[in-house]
Amino acid sequence: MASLSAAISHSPNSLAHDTKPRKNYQSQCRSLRLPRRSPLFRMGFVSRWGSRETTNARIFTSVTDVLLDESAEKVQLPKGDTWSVHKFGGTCVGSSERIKSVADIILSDDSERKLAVVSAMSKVTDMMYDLIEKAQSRDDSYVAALDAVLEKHRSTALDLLDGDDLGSFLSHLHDDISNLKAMLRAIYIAGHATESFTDFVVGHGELWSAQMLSSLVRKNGMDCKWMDTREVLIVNPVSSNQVDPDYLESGKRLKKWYSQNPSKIIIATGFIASTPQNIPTTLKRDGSDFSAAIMGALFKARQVTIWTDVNGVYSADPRKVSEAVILKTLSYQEAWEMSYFGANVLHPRTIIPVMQYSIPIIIRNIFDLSASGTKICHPLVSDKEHGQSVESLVKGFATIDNLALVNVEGTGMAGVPGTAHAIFGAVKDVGANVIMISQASSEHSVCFAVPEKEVVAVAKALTSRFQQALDAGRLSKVIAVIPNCSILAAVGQKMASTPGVSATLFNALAKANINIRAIAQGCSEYNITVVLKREDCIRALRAVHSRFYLSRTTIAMGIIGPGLIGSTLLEQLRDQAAVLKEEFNIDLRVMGITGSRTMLLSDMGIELSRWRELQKEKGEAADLEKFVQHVHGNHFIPNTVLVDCTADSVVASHYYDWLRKGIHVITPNKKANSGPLDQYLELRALQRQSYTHYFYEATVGAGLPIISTLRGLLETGDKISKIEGVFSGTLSYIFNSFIGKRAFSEVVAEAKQAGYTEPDPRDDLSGTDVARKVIILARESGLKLELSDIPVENLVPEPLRASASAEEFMRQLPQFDQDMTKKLKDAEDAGEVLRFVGVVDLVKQKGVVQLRTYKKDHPFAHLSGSDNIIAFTTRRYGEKQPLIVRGPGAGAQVTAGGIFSDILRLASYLGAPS
Ligand SMILES: NC(=O)C1=CN([C@@H]2O[C@H](COP(=O)(O)OP(=O)(O)OC[C@H]3O[C@@H](n4cnc5c(N)ncnc54)[C@H](O)[C@@H]3O)[C@@H](O)[C@H]2O)C=CC1
Ligand SMILES: N[C@@H](CC=O)C(=O)O
Ligand code: NA
Repeated sequence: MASLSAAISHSPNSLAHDTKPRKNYQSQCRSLRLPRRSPLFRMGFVSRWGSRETTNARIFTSVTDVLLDESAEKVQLPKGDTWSVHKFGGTCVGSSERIKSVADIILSDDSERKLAVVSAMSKVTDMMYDLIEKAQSRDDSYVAALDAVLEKHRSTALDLLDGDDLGSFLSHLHDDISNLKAMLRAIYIAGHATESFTDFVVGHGELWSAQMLSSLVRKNGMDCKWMDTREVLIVNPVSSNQVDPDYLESGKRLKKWYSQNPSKIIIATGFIASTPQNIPTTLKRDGSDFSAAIMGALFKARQVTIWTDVNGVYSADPRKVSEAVILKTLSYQEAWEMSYFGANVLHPRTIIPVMQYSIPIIIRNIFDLSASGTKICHPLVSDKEHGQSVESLVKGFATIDNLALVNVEGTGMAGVPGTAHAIFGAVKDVGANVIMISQASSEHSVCFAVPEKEVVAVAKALTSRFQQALDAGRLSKVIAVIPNCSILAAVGQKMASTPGVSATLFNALAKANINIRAIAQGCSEYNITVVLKREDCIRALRAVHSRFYLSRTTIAMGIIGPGLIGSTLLEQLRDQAAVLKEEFNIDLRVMGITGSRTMLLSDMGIELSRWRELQKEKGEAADLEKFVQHVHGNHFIPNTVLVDCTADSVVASHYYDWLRKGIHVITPNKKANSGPLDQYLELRALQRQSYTHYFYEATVGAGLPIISTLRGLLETGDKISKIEGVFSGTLSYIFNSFIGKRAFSEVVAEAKQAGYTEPDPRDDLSGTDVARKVIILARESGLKLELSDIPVENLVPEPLRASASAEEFMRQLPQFDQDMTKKLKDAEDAGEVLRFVGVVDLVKQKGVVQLRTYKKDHPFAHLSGSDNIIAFTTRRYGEKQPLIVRGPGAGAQVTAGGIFSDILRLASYLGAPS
């Protein structure tokens, strides 16, 4: 074989067939005192002394003559489907150990024929560029740097090879290095390296790794040849970072090469190629993948496997979405859409050569051979069948940051041909890249996204281009720039043409409270693009990803106040989580628990069976702001709910802000709804305007369906005249149990012990708790009342109202037992019972809370334990037959159950199946 570039690199193959260097070349070498075979003369460096074209042409013509002799035409390559092509990047051949694994992979592929494309060992390409850089800038250290390159390959070869193979490789390596030394010296003198010079120097990394690997495969007893792809792969440069393969010419050369090197295993150099004039060049960015794809196409291989360090193509950037999954298959179009958006897939260029012949590309992890990777191919027939779920039509999501939207708006645009031309002409003039365009059919505005760094120039160009239209008032809003934007794209073949996909996407964004600035969907049907504010981008990505990939209703929860109710809720969540996930697809994850002193945060969800232990081990100082930021902003789940299980009005004062941020709020805490009226009204108005939910069923009657019953009546048009009831579990228990056998204070202690009371039982005995419930129901029914508008009978003995603490109060209460015993006796004497009731009178528009007496046959007289009873008198449920809800209205289990059912209501609002 007589390839020039192979001769330069002194490969074992090429040496055997080397042509004699031409006389002219030898004499040039002598006159410059360079090694006889110095590639400098072949690379155009001599153009400084003569014409580069002529020198190159002279040298290369002889090679071409040999390559393209007649017989090449007659050679047939073995049948395509017998070939399996592999590509191993720099990290795959980064050390002798890794090169051994690569050899094992090649050997274990049971295809009849195999071609492996290899990159330079990791870091070598950079080392080679650095050599050039150093030599050009006359930095002497290039000599030491070249020694490091030599040493890296020498020691790797010593590890891998022995005998003649080792001797031969090392001798050629030393020759190459001395040639490179001479070239670099010349570059040093000239202070300049041409592009082809650079490409030639840099390409050595691939030559050496291909030679070592092929020797290693041979050492395993297999027939194997290495291929310098510069002899075969012919490309035409189209721009500084792009080349077009010449398939016809490359095919001819491949046949010729193969006729001279028939082998069942070929190790080919990636990245490097030649121009039609046989000048060494490279395939530029992602060159080795491209080499493998071109080789696959030239051989019409049965598949091309790209070995890398990830398990395949992810459904979204796993650094942003920790639950991103590896996609099993992607169509060619989907793969290039994903790669455009920065997903670590293949360069779109790589896909085209193999797509023409329907050759599948498989992306696999060299470090995890058990993972089957991602297969990129034409959509499988089964995928095309009907009945696919909307979810499966979206393959992945990608984002682009640092964009700005430009909006050109005005009346003078509609129906005026040439407006778009003028706009984008101006953009082109400043060399900006338009990433997405959207124009509504009214034609009054065009908006487009450009990289943020280009937007100032774009705006300036547009202003000057449209100055006249602006002055004349034909463009009204002129050029508005919206900075700090990002693009979120959903990719999936056919998704855009399937009803429901975009609705699902936009719904997920709406539910995560994300505002969309612009939308574009090409009729290619592979991609739906939305422009959002940059700060929303990751949350949006997670929202849509989880909508399509996670359970439809994955909810991140933050529990505030793990006291009696909060901790009982955590137990119930622990016991029910698996059933909810399995049967209802509801995935509830407690990402944080905070008390007033300590908080526990988790990135994936707290293990609820040992949250107390974890809190002791990993708890940190409570900080509500940090807590909320963590639960809402710091993870992959789009829906956030904060469950306030405190009785704290400070915590309640944050609801407005949380709802505004799109955080759902669920609470048994009555403080927000019974606090200042204006704040309540603002809170409810905000909640009604947004997709954010605020549920508080447990604030009245604990788990009993009081709020929901009232809502049902109101929303279906019933007219309520009165709501009357025993609203306090504590006071119900007290008056149901205080029947003369035990002292009043003893019964109060029992209620506290049973978990019915407020954290401070005086809130119950004072009637405040009932008043709060009355206010909540009154406001829910439309009355605009303040807590102070409700007259309340206070059962806390006057001297104890100012006691320092709840404990102090409980200690002193027995001193006042007599007062209550007297009230009880008076009632009994009259054949009545004592009941502490609340009333909302919607006719008189007022409320009242008091201790009343009821006849022993009244429904309120037949309560037991912590029963609440609430009677709704309405137009449909008249005075004599009110709608009655009755049952335990306090206690840990029923209250936590009420909160839990609000959480499930939220899940169903978010789309959980019923
Ligand atoms: N006990 C019951 O039967 C019912 C209670 N509720 C309501 O449930 C809520 C909780 O009641 P319990 O669990 O009985 O009270 P609790 O006193 O046992 O628990 C409240 C917890 O909140 C914590 N806390 C207080 N302020 C906090 C703050 N700023 N940040 C973080 N944590 C804070 C406390 O340290 C405590 O752990 C109250 O609002 C109560 O009105 C509602 C219906 C029934
Ligand atoms: N302390 C309250 C608890 C429920 O709101 C009561 O006793 O009803
Ligand atoms: Na309730």
